[in-house]
Formats: sequence, structure tokens, C-alpha cells
Amino acid sequence: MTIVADGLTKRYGSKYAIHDVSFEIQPGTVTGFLGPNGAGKSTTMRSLVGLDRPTSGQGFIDGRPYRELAAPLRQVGTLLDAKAAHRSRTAYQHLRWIAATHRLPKSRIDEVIGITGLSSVAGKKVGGFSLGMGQRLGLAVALLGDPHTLILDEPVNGLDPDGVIWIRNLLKSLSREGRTVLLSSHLLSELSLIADHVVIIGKGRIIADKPLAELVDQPDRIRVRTTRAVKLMEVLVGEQVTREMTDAGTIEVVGLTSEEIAERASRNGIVLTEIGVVPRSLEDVYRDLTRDQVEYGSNVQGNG
Ligand SMILES: Nc1ncnc2c1ncn2[C@@H]1O[C@H](COP(=O)(O)OP(=O)(O)OP(=O)(O)O)[C@@H](O)[C@H]1O
Repeated sequence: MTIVADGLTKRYGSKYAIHDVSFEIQPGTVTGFLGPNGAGKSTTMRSLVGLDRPTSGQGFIDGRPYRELAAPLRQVGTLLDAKAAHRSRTAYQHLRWIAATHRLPKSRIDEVIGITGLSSVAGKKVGGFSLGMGQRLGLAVALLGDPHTLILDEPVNGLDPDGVIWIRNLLKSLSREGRTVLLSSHLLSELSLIADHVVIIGKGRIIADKPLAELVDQPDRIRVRTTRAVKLMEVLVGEQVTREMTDAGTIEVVGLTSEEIAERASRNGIVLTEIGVVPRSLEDVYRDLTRDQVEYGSNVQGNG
């Protein structure tokens, strides 16, 4: 019950939207798919389910190309365009119409309406839905066939804080049932709460594919504060040491332990006013990995 991308490549003219993208997404995990704008997340996900035709390479769901699945909705649920519903249909009609294509019972429609919290608006026209309601309806469609595999493009987008917590719990419980969940998101802090595994794409190529814990398990970054930061910078040199003055009195060091830093400072008569380990977040790792991969970045430097 895996999702496999095998050398997926999609070219528009001379430009590669994705280039030789390969990965294997395992059941029982939530995998986050990350990348800057235009990196190729949607193209990859769409290629996996036959909505984009790759120039070369292939996607496999449960060992088969999507088009060969006998009952696709029962095998893989997708949320790839939340606005795909017909605006003049009600949410219930939209679900009933899709359920009919796979001979799914009406009881399942009621179930997914319940799961996605749409009960009070099921009779309303989709055209009047907010982005968040549209996302919930898109998820209801994805869950309709009770599939073992889910491919969701930005499912958290537009949800209110309660909705964000709801989807976090939903996706975690689906993965605990042994299902395979692949989702893209720009919300890194949220993703670090949901995902067990992370795949990062930059400029159409995979640049990381690791368990989240491994990805953020980097050498300790030690933050020290002192009134003599310039002098301390001179003292903290070494072949494997990188150090950066993050503001006037603060230095962040990688490659030395807290003890080594304190010892060098003391030997040189420098008083440290603070010393501690800076935890690495998914956001830090992501920014390091994608620094050169941003296609539509601004030139304005943030403070962080
Ligand atoms: N129909 C198209 N014609 C030409 N180029 C395209 C087309 N669709 C996508 N692209 C290009 O392919 C690249 C990948 O786009 P894609 O939408 O997959 O990125 P993404 O990672 O999903 O971006 P975002 O985070 O902004 O949604 C981009 O450079 C985009 O401009």
C-alpha cells in the first residue's frame, strides 16, 4: 500500500516542472511534502494520479499506475483542487454524485459528512462555501471510498484553528489505522506536528527524504550571550566550527559543546551572561535546505 514516484519528470517546453522525482511513501505514516512556491509539489501529486501526464517516469499506487486501479476512489483519496465541486450543487448532491460512480452506499455519504463536520451545511450550495468549508468538502470526497491511501495538496489551507486541530487528529488517526497519507503544506510548524516523514522538493528535484526526527536531528547549535562578543568570536575558531553573530551580544555556534565554549571564554577572561542549546525546528532545516531553491523569492531579508 505504498505511493511510489519512479523518475517522474514533467517538462513544459524547455523548462522542467519536476525532474527525475523518485520516492516511496510508506503505509502507517503521515508524510509531509514540502517545497517553495513553484517547486513542483502539485505537479508531482497530479502526476501520481494521472491528472498531469509526466514526460517520463511513472507513479504507482499499491503497485499499479493510477489509471489501472479497478476502483480508484476506494484505493486512493485525493484532494488536489478544493474548488472542483459544481457551484450550484449542494454538498450532499456533490457527494452523492461521486458516490454513485463507485456504487458507494448512501450511508457512507452521511458518515463522511459527519467526519468532516459538514452536517449543518450539507444541504447548502457549494458556491456559497468558504475556503475552509470547501476544504472539508474536498476531504469528504477524498474519504468517501474509505481508501487506504490519501494524497492531499494543501489540505490545511483555509481551515480555522479548530479545523487545523481537527485535520491534524484526523490524519494522525488515519495513519495509525495503517493508511498511507501524503500531504503538501506550507505551514511548517503545523506539518512538524502532523508528519512522521518529510520529503522536500526544490526546483523540481528531491532534496531530502527522511523521517522528521532525523531531519531535525542536527548537531547542537549553542547560543551564547556576552558583552564581549567580538572577542569571543575570535576565540571560538576551529576547523569544524561555524559561528555567527546573530545580534550585537549574541553568537550561535555549531561544532563546539557548551563546555568547550565556556572553557575557552573563561581562559580568555570573557564572561558569558547566557549559554544554551538552540533547538532546531523543521523551519530551520527547511530554510537551510531550500535557501538556493527558491524560485519566486523576494530580496527582502527577514529578521529570523
Ligand atoms: N501548465 C503549465 N505550463 C507551464 N508551466 C507550468 C504549468 N504548470 C506548472 N508549471 C510550472 O511548473 C513548476 C512547478 O509547479 P507546481 O504547481 O507543481 O509547483 P508547487 O510546488 O505546487 O507550487 P505552489 O507551492 O506555488 O503551489 C512551476 O515553475 C510552474 O510555473
